[in-house]
Amino acid sequence: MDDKMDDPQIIFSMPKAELHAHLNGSLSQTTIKKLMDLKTSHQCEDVFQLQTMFATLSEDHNKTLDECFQVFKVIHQLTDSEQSIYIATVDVIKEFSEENVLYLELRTTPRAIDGSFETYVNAVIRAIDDCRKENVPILVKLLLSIDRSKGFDTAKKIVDLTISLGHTRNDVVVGLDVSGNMADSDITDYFPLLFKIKDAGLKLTVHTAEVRNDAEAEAILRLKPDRIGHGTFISPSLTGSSHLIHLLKETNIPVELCLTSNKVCQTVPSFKDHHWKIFFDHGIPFSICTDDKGVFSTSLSQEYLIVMRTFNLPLSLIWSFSLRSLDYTFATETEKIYLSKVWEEWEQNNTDNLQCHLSVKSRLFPRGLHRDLVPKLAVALWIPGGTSVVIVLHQFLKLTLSGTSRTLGAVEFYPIVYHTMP
Ligand SMILES: CNc1ncnc2c1ncn2[C@@H]1O[C@H](COP(=O)(O)O)[C@@H](O)[C@H]1O
Repeated sequence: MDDKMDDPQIIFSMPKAELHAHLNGSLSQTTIKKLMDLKTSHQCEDVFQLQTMFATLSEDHNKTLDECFQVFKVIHQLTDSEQSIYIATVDVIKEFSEENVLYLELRTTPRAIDGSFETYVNAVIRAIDDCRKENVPILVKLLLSIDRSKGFDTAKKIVDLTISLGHTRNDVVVGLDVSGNMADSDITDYFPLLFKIKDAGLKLTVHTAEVRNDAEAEAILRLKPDRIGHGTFISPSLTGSSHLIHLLKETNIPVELCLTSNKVCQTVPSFKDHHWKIFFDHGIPFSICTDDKGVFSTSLSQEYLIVMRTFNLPLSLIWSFSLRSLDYTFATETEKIYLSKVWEEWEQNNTDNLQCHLSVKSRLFPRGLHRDLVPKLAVALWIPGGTSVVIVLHQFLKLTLSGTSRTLGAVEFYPIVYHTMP
């Protein structure tokens, strides 16, 4: 591996899309401090324990998912006014932008402010609008979340609000997320509401199999949301059934993968055992995400670095993951085209860094190609030593081998540029 491959600075500078970030879980220590300064001690005693809780979370990885949910309850005491929600949103957007996240799908669970969910959501939207006016270089979309532990009536209000804003502010509000503690409820109770979202033409993503519950995971996959979050126990290596992984493959639903979150919450034993590897091997579409960058002391660049280092992948492959995640965003087609151009510009300016072992300028395989073609053809061209070349039937061959570009008719070569997996 050449040293450029492991350079955190390149991952930091690479354009990235964040598709799974909970607003209140993404608050940095700086923002927490700012929001604590807005409080007086009698307003919120628990808040003063926050710093200790964060320190324990980042130092000691033996936390359960339930303990993480306790942290959110404390953070929520800090974001309980229009002003604090606005500050929190602006800060989170700017922090993602500072690490070259150019597309952000933020999700948040509306809570009543002065008795109104609208007030909460309007503060978030105002912050998004103001960042746009300030030309912060990031496209931000919003998903409203329902917390499945809060019951059907609350969820219904949030769904109605999502549908309403999905009409009036469809430039920002693109859909719904189902999150919260899986242990707290039966997901199928919420299905009538999720169908309403689908019928309204809005996007839907659902936290799925973050803890093991095969029946629920199957029900969600059959519902066919536009994306799912985590999918941890769908993986056979984590005692999920092979039936579920085949169903996921069949549905082709992209999965939002959050490595640090899963490791800290102990739903995966280590990064090496993370289901990223299984999903990648099965050709399941995925996007690398942070989940709660504040609570888990991470960043999107850090998550890409973890994948790169844990699985010994070259930069060109990591870059292709970032590029492909654009396909799974809830942006409009026009926005996706615009974003792809920005990504490709970065690729052109970084060709040296993206050179693979064969010195072949590459993209993993063309977007739009049915990925089922790839494994069959890859086998045919396996090169001992850990690198393989994929041939796909396509318009033209555009192969740059050791600096020479050639067109060879109706065949296109795309090298898979990763080392043999251990
Ligand atoms: C660790 N994995 C997770 N699994 C499930 N739900 C999670 C989560 N991380 C965060 N949330 C959900 O997001 C809320 C915090 O952000 P918002 O107040 O909505 O902005 C949490 O209360 C929880 O409902």
